[in-house]
Amino acid sequence: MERMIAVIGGSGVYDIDGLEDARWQAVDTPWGKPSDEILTGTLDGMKMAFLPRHGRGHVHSPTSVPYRANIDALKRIGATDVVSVSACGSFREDFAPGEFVVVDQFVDRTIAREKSFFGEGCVAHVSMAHPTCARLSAACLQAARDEGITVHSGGTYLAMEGPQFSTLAESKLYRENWGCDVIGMTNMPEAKLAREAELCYASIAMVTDYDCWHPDHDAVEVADIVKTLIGNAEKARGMVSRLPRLLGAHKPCDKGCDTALEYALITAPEKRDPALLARLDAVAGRVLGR
Ligand SMILES: CSC[C@H]1O[C@H](OP(=O)(O)O)[C@H](O)[C@@H]1O
Ligand SMILES: Nc1ncnc2[nH]cnc12
Repeated sequence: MERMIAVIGGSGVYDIDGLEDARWQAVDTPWGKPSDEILTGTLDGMKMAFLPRHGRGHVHSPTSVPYRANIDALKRIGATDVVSVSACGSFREDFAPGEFVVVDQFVDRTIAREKSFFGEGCVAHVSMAHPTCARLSAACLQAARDEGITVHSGGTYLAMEGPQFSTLAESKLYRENWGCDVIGMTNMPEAKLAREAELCYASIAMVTDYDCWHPDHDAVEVADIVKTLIGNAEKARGMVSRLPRLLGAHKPCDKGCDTALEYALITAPEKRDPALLARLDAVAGRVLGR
């Protein structure tokens, strides 16, 4: 099966460069419109796609990002590997602004988002024990290192609802009591939906600030974040450009991401809602025989 890397660009990352035959294309989904058109093309012989999470011009808030439409649209156009690049705050002195973290765990504190493609009429339970793809994450780590970026292997990302930044009490709780490493507002439910859609998912968190727990940085300011974001975005583009050669266009995933739904559907076939099944054509077509 030919693979396609899809990059979801977070705050400050609204395009990627170097694609051959690049074009922005509109993709409609049963879950509504994605955040923006999707940029497609090829890089070093590998199919690539890029979707700006907040839309070009940053129009969607973390709560209003159409997460289901984004993941469905990427699956629909043939993506197999989703690389999320996101801005984040750091809970660790040794994860400094300008550095990257290849996230491998999440704590989901979001409360106002649609978190599943499934529900009444077709219930499914996928495993989120290991929410990222170890193969794709390893390639991202290597790509970042090759690019000369200071990058940390592994970390727990606290996904908060936002859009306001944390209170000091929250920041200390997540850091001191829950052992989280970074904080952002968007990787959940994105990672859950990617798993339901049987896509490999890796998350690169680009540190922009120390949140508010740090004695020398007592409040998060967007103006400071934006300064760091510009440098981070350039580094992220360099990292992404190395991925096709590291991953290969035809090497399958050996971590089971592409069979996540194999034993997940629990609703009896005769009780399934045909309208929901129709909406699941791209996401769960493999197991629903569509
Ligand atoms: C601009 S600071 C807050 C904003 O940035 C992050 O977005 P993304 O994860 O898409 O890079 C964070 O989650 C907030 O949405
Ligand atoms: N401190 C922070 N909290 C939540 N999201 C962020 N994105 C960038 N910095 C952040």
